[in-house]
Amino acid sequence: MARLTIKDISKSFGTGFAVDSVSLDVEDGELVCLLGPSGSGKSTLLRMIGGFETPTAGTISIDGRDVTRLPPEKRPTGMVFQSHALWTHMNVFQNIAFGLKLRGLPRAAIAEKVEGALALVGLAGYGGRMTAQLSGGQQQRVALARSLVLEPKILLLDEPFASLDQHLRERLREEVKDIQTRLGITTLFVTHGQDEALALADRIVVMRDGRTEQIAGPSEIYRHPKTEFVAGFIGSMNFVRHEVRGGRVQHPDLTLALPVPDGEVVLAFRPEAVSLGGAPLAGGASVHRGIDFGTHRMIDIDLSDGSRVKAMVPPAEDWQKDQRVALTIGACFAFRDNRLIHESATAGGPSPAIAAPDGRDLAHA
Ligand SMILES: Nc1ncnc2c1ncn2[C@@H]1O[C@H](COP(=O)(O)OP(=O)(O)OP(=O)(O)O)[C@@H](O)[C@H]1O
Repeated sequence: MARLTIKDISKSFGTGFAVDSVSLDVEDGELVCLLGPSGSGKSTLLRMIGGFETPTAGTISIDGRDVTRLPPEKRPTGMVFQSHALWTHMNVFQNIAFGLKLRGLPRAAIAEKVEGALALVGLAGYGGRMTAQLSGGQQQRVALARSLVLEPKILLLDEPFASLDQHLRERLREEVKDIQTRLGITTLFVTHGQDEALALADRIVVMRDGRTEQIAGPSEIYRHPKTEFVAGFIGSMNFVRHEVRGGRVQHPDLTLALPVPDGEVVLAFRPEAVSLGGAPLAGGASVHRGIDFGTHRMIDIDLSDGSRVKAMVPPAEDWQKDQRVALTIGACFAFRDNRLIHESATAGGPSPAIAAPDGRDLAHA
């Protein structure tokens, strides 16, 4: 059992907070991804959990035991860094065995555990190789084995595959997920790749400027973003900024009932929430271009206010450049000052927004 509890943790390097009052509970066996842009505080948070940074405030507990002030070697955590930092003068076996030797394990037990760890990461038989003879992906596997062999309660991975090419990265993250599930090890994984987070995580912590924007499962984050930032950071999203008056958005191409106080809102809707219909009338929205992705087409549409939105349509729908279109929007979100103030029916529900190029509200016509 390994439960991680982080309470109001902060870290200042003197010039402002790298991590600002973050609280997080990670359940036993859970894989949590810390996701956010560069400089949002992901690595600093992970390093504080591993004991490589001292928090300015707050506490970190593992299974109820306060570890906030313990050095890394006294914590039940194992960390894998972006640069794997293997020892080049040692072979693979020696790299993985190093920590076990420090713990004073007998030779036979060390050999057994190292072989087990190598098999776990798919490198059985590689013990005698020097690390320089390995590919980048193999070196990261050795780094992972070196952490796992110490049987940490919590595995901390700081962008471990960032330096690898896309194909290898995808393969390794699947392997990590398999190993993590098999061992049932509580894991925190830092990434700035949304695909990586969506593919791996039981829950995602979206970070921005040292704070958490939203903590939720991948589909919840995708389907119900709580802030404009999260909406824009995960997946593809259209944003249209416009005034609301008397409970309606008075956009020339998007007429939409929106029961919120008057003022400017940011409307957000995903390309897959847009469907297109023909519009014989002049003016309004028109097709800029379409790209065929085989499984679907992505159509760029110019709205009459100069903004551009994307619609994902079936491959059979072939819209021509400059063709006039009417947009029907399914699930959509309204944000004000980054906060969600209204969420429409989800996909499959009634369409809240139906627009015609002349501004007629087809939903209420
Ligand atoms: N040792 C340090 N001294 C001073 N400032 C630091 C130090 N480490 C991190 N910072 C600052 O803290 C903030 C958060 O950095 P951190 O590395 O945690 O972000 P990150 O989200 O992991 O970014 P990246 O994805 O680029 O690794 C940044 O503004 C960074 O410049």
